[in-house]
Amino acid sequence: MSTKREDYISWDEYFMGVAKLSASRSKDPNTQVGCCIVSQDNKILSMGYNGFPIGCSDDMFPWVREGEDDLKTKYFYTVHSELNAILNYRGGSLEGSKLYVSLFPCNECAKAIIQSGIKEVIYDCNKYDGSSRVQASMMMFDAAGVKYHQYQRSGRKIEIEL
Ligand SMILES: O=c1ccn([C@H]2C[C@H](O)[C@@H](COP(=O)(O)O)O2)c(=O)[nH]1
Ligand SMILES: [Zn+2]
Repeated sequence: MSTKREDYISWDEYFMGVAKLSASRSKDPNTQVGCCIVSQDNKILSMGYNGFPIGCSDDMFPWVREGEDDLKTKYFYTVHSELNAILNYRGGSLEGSKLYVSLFPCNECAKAIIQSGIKEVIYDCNKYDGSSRVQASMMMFDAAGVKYHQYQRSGRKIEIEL
């Protein structure tokens, strides 16, 4: 008789969980984004979170959203989680893979997702829904045949002692 555990997490919970855990590495005080790229046969290929490029110190570059001088805001410097995950991949092609992300991708990430051959996006929150960036992402995904849908939260809470 089987003695298999029955309360193990689903694939979707696993990959969105990894994306959210990755987000907790972000130093962005306002929005932490995490991403997990997965092959068609459910192998994790890459992960990423939003942060500054290598060599650009988290303590020297700005994390603020607004300022009189654009150069003193984070937007010029942040590498988005999706792009970091794509660039972190060292295995060759991402063709046909799926991307789990905690925030709906912006238009710049959408372009990188499409060009790298990712075919499906599963996102959690879409707090900028209706913005031009998000609309542009959706238009490009639709045109390029990249499927996207919101992650269906299970309500499961996982506590990890570290
Ligand atoms: O596709 C995306 C869009 C945004 N991000 C990152 C970039 C920034 O660090 C934050 C957004 O900051 P706000 O203060 O909410 O404007 O999210 C990303 O990683 N991927
Ligand atoms: Zn982006």
